[in-house]
Parts: sequence; structure tokens; C-alpha cells
Amino acid sequence: MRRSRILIVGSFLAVIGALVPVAGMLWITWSLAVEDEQAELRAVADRVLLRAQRSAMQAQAAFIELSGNDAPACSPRHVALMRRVVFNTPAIEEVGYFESGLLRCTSWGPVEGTVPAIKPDFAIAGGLQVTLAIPPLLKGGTRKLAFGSGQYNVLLDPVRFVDVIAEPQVRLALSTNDGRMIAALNEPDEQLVRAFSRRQGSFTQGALSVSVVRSRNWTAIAMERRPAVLDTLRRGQLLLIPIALFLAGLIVSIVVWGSRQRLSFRAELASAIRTREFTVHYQPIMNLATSTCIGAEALLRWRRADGRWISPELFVPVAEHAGMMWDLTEQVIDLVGADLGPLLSRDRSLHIAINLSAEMFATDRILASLERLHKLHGIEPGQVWLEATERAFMDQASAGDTISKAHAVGYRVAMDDFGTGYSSLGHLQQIDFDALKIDKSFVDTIGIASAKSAVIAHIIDLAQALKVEIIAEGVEHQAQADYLRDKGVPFAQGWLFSRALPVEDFKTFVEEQGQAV
Ligand SMILES: Nc1nc2c(ncn2[C@@H]2O[C@@H]3COP(=O)(O)O[C@H]4[C@@H](O)[C@H](n5cnc6c(=O)[nH]c(N)nc65)O[C@@H]4COP(=O)(O)O[C@H]3[C@H]2O)c(=O)[nH]1
Repeated sequence: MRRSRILIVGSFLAVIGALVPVAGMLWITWSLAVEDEQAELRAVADRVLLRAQRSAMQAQAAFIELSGNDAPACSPRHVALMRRVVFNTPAIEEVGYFESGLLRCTSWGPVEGTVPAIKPDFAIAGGLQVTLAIPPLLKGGTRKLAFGSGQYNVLLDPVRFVDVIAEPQVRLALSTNDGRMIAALNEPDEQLVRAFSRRQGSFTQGALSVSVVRSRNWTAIAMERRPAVLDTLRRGQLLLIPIALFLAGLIVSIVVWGSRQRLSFRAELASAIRTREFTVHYQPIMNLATSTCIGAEALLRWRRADGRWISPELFVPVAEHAGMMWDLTEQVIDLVGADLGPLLSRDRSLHIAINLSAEMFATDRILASLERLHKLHGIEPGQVWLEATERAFMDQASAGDTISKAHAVGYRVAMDDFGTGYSSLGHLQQIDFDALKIDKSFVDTIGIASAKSAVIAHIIDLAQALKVEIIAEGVEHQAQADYLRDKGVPFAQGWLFSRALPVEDFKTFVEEQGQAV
């Protein structure tokens, strides 16, 4: 990845890393604030409903007491009884007695003139008749709610129902279950009350938090504007914000650290390529039957200025990602030529295997570079094996073309790390490769009972059926070498024979094997 891209991606991740926890915590605290508010609204609505139910029960009790009296209608004793009911029942403000549809007397005394009974609006469970708005008998009075039963009715002030302790911004309504408003506090919108009385529970609608509770006869509605996110700040409910800021800081630091690491590693790698800090070590490849060295695999080595060795498994993927692998491979070709040109010119039975990255098989560009091995260092194309993993051969058309041209020159082509990719048998048959390197992970299973251990035998059979050379990688134990030899595998490399060696050590190794130096 280029420096500018790393910076852009790093900054983007840092911003996301900072925003996500803060936004997440804000959202959580805000949700908690909304939940709190709805719980409060529900408690208020419950209180309103309880008051309405209690008032109805008190009215019921009053009617039982009134209907049990035997005093002559509207006699002083009768009026005194009605008055006692008013005194003893907090919800009731007045009692009225009717005969033939006309109000005859109240708890105040006999009524003069003609006051007809008002038709009730509806009846509730228990048989109580409810009249929602009784006009005041006296000028300046407020409208009352009446419960009626038999010849009596009792008047109540509906404000009592909603006269509960609530925050000033909470709007309250007590309505019938079909939405007719009975009492209200803080002027709730009547249309909303009608709409909400059809629902139940706690919910939000637009900017409002609403709680609706209902009994058999009444619906209590409490509503208020939802808290704005900033309100929750004011309410001090954002205790979680320090955690969010800590998380955001942590994520940003990790991203910045990661970007720096990546930037500096990449930059260091680019500088190392420019200043040619790389060397190549050579791992001998052995003939299992004769125990002689038949060649070597060239493996890149990078020793940093601070003396630390960096594994190619670390820097090769970074170089591949950054498009630096071409430059590195050019250096490998030059190093191999300079290191082994004289040896391989003297002993034509030896070969050198060079690793190529997957994308290098997409064009024939690499073939021009490889020419230097022959032209400048005397190494025959037949002594050069080109290694690539299965990934290089996925695009059969272009890889096939490069392989044909490589064969035409005389190079040999080996499939590296065989078995770790995704090649199908059909795919393998299409590719014209000369050798197959069995990955170490399969060699490791030799002599070990594991699900994978049967696979190596099949890989060997497959390679033999395809009529290609087989090289086993990562052989560490004599038992593995014996198994492979017995199975007809001709070549192997691994720590059993030798690690990858600096060039002089490799030459000595070959010499000790009785080869020409
Ligand atoms: N545990 C164990 N390991 C063994 C044994 N025998 C060999 N090895 C290691 O296995 C790796 C074999 O190389 P590879 O599969 O091509 O895997 C190579 C190859 O994919 C890449 N690489 C190295 N040099 C180059 C290069 O010049 N070009 C490209 N494209 N890739 C390279 O880096 C990978 C790792 O290379 P190395 O670290 O040198 O690791 C080498 C080698 O040192 C053994 O008996 N036991």
C-alpha cells in the first residue's frame, strides 16, 4: 500500500474508531434516558388511572349508603344524609336526588325551579351511569363529572383525577377507552389523546414519549417531549462518555501505531531494496536414492541495519502488496548469477530453483530478466527451475503462455507448496509444469496418525500419474526421508540434510558431497 493510501486509510480508521464508541455510548445513554422517561410516564399514568378507579369505587359505596336510607325524599333527614356522604367521601362534591327525571334536592337542600336530569353519556362496569360534563348550577362554577345510579347522582371534579405529582412538562389525560377526554392536565392535544387511547404501553411517536395504561373503563395517557441527546448531557446521564472517550483514544492510538508500523516497515523495505541490503541463502535439494545434492533453492535473506534478520515470510507479502517484488526478484537473479554462476557452469548436473511471485506468471516480462543468468553468468536455462505457488497458475491462459515461453527457452517450472492451494485435478492437468513440491505440512504427517496423513500418499500417486518430478519440502527426520524414498519420491530438501546456507557454506556442502566446486 502506498504511503498516501496508508495515511488516508489510517486517518479514516482513526476517525471511525473515535466516532463509533462516542456515538455508540451517546446512543446507549440516550436510549437509557428515553427508557427512564417512559418508566416515569408510566408511573404517572398508573397514578391517574388508580385515582379514577378509586373515585368510581367511592361513588359505588356512596350509592349503596344512599339507597339504604328510609327518610322521606328531600326531608331534612334525607338532605342531612346526602350531606354526610359528601363530607365522608373525598372524591364527591355534591349529591343529587331525582324524581321523574327532575332534580328534586341536593346535598345543599331542596331545589327550586325545574332542573331536568341530563342524559348519561355511557355506563361503566358495575352499572354506573357516567355523564361527562354537567354544567354548573351556579354562575362561575366549573363543569363536573357525574356518576349516577338509581335516583341519585354524585358530582366529581374531573381535575382530581389528574391532580397527581408530575414534572411540569408532562401532559396528562384521562379519557374513556374510546378516546373521549374526561380530564386533562397541561393541555394535551385532544386529537393525540384520541389517537393514543387506541394504543397501549410505552412508545415514542415523533418527538413524543408516550405511556398509555388502560382499565376496563378508563385510559390514562402521559406524554412528554423525548429528551434531546444534549438534554441527556445536561441531565448528567452521560457517565459512559469517559469510557467512550477512553475507547476512542485507545482505538485511535492503535490505528496510528499500526499505520506507523506499516508505513515505517514498508518505507524501510523500499529503502533496503534501493540500497541492496538483501542476500540469498541456498537450501540444498537432495537426491534421496543417492544422498547427493542436485541443486538448491534460492531463499531471500534480509538483515536490517540493526542486525536483526527479517523472515521472508514477513517481508515478501509486504513487498508483493506494495508492488516491490519485481525489484526484489531482479536482485535475486543478479545475486544467484554472481554467487553460483561459476559453480553451475562447472557442474551442469546442479540446478538452482528461484521463487517467483504469482503475478510474475501473468506476463513473460520475467523471462527477459532471467536471460542475464545465461548471458552474464553462464548458467544454462535447463539449470534454472522457476517455482511458484498454485495461485500463479489460477489464470490458466496467461500462466500457460508464460510457461510455454519458459519451456521454449529451456527453463523448468515447479509448483511450490503443493496441496495448500485450491487446484482441482482438472486444473492441474491443464498446466504444463515439470515438478511438484510437496508442502512441509504434508511431510510433517509422515509416521503420525492424523486425518491429513493419508493425503501425502495420494499426492505422491497424483504426481506420479501426472508424470512430473516430485520434491518433498521440510524433511526433518530420517523416517520421513525413508518413507518418501520408498514411495518413489526422488528429491527432497529440509533440515535433515541442511538449512538454507550462505553461498560459501553451500559451496562447501556441495564439495563435501563429492561434487565439483
Ligand atoms: N521448519 C522447517 N522449515 C524449512 C525446512 N526446510 C526448509 N524450510 C523453510 O521452508 C521455506 C521454503 O520456502 P518456500 O516454501 O518457497 O517459502 C518461502 C517463499 O514463499 C518466500 N520466499 C523466500 N525467498 C523468496 C524469493 O526470492 N522470492 C519469492 N517470491 N518468495 C520468496 O518466503 C518463504 C519462506 O522462506 P524461508 O523463511 O526461507 O523458509 C523456507 C525454508 O527455510 C525444514 O526442514 N523445516
